[in-house]
Formats: sequence, C-alpha cells, structure tokens
Amino acid sequence: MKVGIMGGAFDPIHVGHLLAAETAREACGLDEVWFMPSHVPPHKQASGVSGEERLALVEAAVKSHPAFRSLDLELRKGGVSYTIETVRLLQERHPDVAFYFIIGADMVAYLPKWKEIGELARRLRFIGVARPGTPLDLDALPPEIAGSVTVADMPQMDISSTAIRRRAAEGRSIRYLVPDAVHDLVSRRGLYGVQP
Ligand SMILES: Nc1ncnc2c1ncn2[C@@H]1O[C@H](COP(=O)(O)OP(=O)(O)OP(=O)(O)O)[C@@H](O)[C@H]1O
Ligand SMILES: O=C(O)c1ccc[n+]([C@@H]2O[C@H](COP(=O)([O-])O)[C@@H](O)[C@H]2O)c1
Repeated sequence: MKVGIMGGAFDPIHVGHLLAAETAREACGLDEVWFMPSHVPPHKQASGVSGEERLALVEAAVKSHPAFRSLDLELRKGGVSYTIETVRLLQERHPDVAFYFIIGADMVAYLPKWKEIGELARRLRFIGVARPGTPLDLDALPPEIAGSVTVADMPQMDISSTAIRRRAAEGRSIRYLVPDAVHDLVSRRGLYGVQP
C-alpha cells in the first residue's frame, strides 16, 4: 500500500492543503493520504488554537474523501514534531506501507534544514507541489535530497493559514478558503474570532 502523509499545523486546514494532497494522490497513485497535525511545529510559532481543535477541523475537512484520513500520532506523542521521529514510528508500525511525505514549495526549499534529513530522505520520497512565494527548484537542493523529491503539478494557490487567521480576526469572510464543513465548525466553536 502507498500512503502519503500530509503533515502540517493545519491552523486551520484550508483548500491549499486539500488540493496539494489530492494532486499528490493522483500523481503518485497513492492509496490513501493521512493528514497529520503537528504538536509543536519544528520551526514556527503556534497560534494558540489547541491541537484537539486543529484535529477536529482536519477530521471535518477529510470526511468527504474516501481516501483521506486524519492521524493524531504527533498530537499524542507530544513535544516538537520532527518528521524523522514520526516516520521511524510509522515504519515500525506499518512495515508493509510505502510512505510519501507531501510538502509545498516553501518546505521543499527548507528540506536541507530538517532534522536528520539524510536518513529521512533514504526512508521515504517527498512529493513537492507548487506554492506561490517560493520557486520549486530541485537544482537548488543538494543532489541526495533532490533525488528523493517527486514534483506533482498543482495550480498555484496563494492561500495560507496565516492569511486566513488574519482575515478572520478582521471580521472578513473565510468562506471557500476552507471547506464548508471546516467553516461550519470554526463558526460553531467561535475559533479564530469568527462569530457563530
Ligand atoms: N497554498 C498552498 N499550496 C501548496 N502547499 C501548501 C499551501 N499551504 C500549505 N501548504 C503546504 O502544506 C503543509 C502544511 O502547511 P501548514 O499547515 O503549515 O500551512 P500554512 O498555510 O503554511 O500555515 P501558516 O500560514 O500558519 O504558516 C506544508 O508542506 C506547506 O508547504
Ligand atoms: O523534521 C523537521 O525538521 C521538520 C522541519 C520543518 C517542517 N517539518 C514538517 O513538515 C510539515 C509542514 O511543516 P509546517 O511548518 O509548514 O507546518 C509538518 O509536518 C512539520 O512537522 C519537519
């Protein structure tokens, strides 16, 4: 079985994440994509919305896709969510699964700084998708890392969780930047300053 891991803060999950996962699934023939919210992201600040809430938003977002699942492994594990540690656990638990890790162009450029990237790049393949703001340029990477990245062709979507949080805090609509089910849950729970 081929499984793509879509890791992120998902604060909140948005349509850019979902299209990245669907693009990767189709391009690489993945059987499933597991969306995995991080506990503490390795290199950025959390917004203050709990892991439990971020997971609930992910669950709402993936429910309608037969091949998408949520995975609470990093939230349960706690601490800083370094991918190498997560992947060791996943491969121990699922020895028959071929894992792929789906990332946007910003993260592709950042791969050389990931913890134990050499071992990680030997353990799985990355699937990189376009994202405005950072060129998706494998030639800029050391060859041993570039060799572990497959590029999947995705329309550029200039959407980020940061911009969604900012819009919500300003009282502007976030409808259609997130799936309807996520919009409903955000409104019901009054997250990110959205009024019920
Ligand atoms: N619009 C997008 N297009 C392509 N990939 C994306 C997009 N948004 C996020 N990603 C990818 O999804 C993964 C998880 O992203 P994350 O949850 O941190 O979202 P984010 O929008 O970058 O969040 P924030 O704005 O809070 O930093 C990363 O690999 C990131 O590159
Ligand atoms: O392991 C690392 O060093 C590492 C560094 C940066 C990001 N990651 C992972 O990449 C995914 C996307 O990261 P982010 O910061 O865009 O949410 C998420 O699952 C992170 O845990 C992992």
